[in-house]
Amino acid sequence: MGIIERIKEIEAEMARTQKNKATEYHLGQLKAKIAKLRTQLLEPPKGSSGAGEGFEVTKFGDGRVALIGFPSVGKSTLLTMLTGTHSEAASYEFTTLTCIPGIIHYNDTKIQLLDLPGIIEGASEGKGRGRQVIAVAKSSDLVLMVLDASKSEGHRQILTKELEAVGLRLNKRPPQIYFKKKKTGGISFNSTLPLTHVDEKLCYQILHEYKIHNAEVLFREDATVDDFIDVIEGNRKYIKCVYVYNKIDVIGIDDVDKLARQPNSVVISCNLKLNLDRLLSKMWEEMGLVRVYTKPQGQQPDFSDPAVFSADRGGCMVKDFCNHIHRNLIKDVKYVLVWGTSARHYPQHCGLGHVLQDEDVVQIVKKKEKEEGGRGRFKSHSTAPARISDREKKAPLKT
Ligand SMILES: Nc1nc2c(ncn2[C@@H]2O[C@H](COP(=O)(O)OP(=O)(O)OP(=O)(O)O)[C@@H](O)[C@H]2O)c(=O)[nH]1
Ligand SMILES: [K+]
Ligand SMILES: [Mg+2]
Repeated sequence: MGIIERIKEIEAEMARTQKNKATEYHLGQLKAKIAKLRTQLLEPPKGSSGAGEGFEVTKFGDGRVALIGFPSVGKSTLLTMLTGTHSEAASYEFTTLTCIPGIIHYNDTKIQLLDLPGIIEGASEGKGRGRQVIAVAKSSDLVLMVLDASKSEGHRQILTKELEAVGLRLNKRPPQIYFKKKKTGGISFNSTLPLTHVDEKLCYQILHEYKIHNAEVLFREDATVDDFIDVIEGNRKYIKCVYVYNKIDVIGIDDVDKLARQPNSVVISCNLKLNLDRLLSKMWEEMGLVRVYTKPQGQQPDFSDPAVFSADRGGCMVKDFCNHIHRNLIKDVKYVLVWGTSARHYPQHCGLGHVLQDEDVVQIVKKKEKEEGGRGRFKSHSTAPARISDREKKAPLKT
């Protein structure tokens, strides 16, 4: 029997089993079995590179966004509108068969937008180009789930299920469960709060299913069995998702209003060019990019050319910024001067561990190099970057 058939069989057994206290352990075990099989399913076939032909697109720019959706919801139309790169659009399904990259220029950053083939129910099991599409989604910083506003609300759930089946977790943070495999010592199980979804016995059974007999487990939140399995599997990808309802030109205003009020959702019409600005600003907000400008001594920074970091990929400390400029720079840095929202006063003298925020300006002071304006730290005020005063109005300094 193939892996997919075995998954189907276990799913059928789960559907047959009544949910109650007595069956809870058995159901938990079945969930773990399915998770293990799904992980097997994800392993690329022997001898293949994994990506698949037409899907090996090199990362470019400051972040990557993937367009995921059913066929003919308007993904390609949207890529063409936002990036100017033409991607074939037509009224028939599966017009797009490969991954088409474009670039969005926004707030002085470059964001790679990827158009992809439509995916269908069963994609996670390999139907259509589902696997390749999902692999690209996993490599992205943000998913734009494109939906047809005139079609059933159920599409959003079906797609979410497909993505979850392959280990993607949309708009969720990793469960607060500490888990560490050990060589000896058995299983130590603890929690910092009362647990209402799982108990020690259930967790033991799941660990047993994974043939784990020595481990330390600490629940720091009231997590579920599914959360625990996610932590054991360890290969889940937590990714942000914005739900984009396209084609609002063909539905009534009341329906548009309803969709627009859902969390993480933006309603648009490519045909009428409606609300595309809102989509871009939502995308920007969710990506959490941090732009940092270099201020050469005695000069204004180049505000069109920031160094860009991602808050989700670990944010930006002064040391990351220095490494970004030059790999060997860090050993020569005495301290840096920082203007912007992360600074308590202008300019603030900061060390390598200082965490920078979006639109901060940094001047590096090297060892054996005099700081601008002589020795007095406040003298450098006179050459504060021009845009800082504008920023202060927008985002007042923290005290
Ligand atoms: N009414 C309406 N139609 C639209 C809108 N945006 C796109 N379409 C139409 O929807 C159809 C499908 O558009 P595509 O851009 O090819 O859709 P896709 O999601 O890329 O489709 P596949 O590549 O086949 O998965 C085309 O006929 C478009 O003209 C819109 O805002 N309103
Ligand atoms: K199409
Ligand atoms: Mg397309």
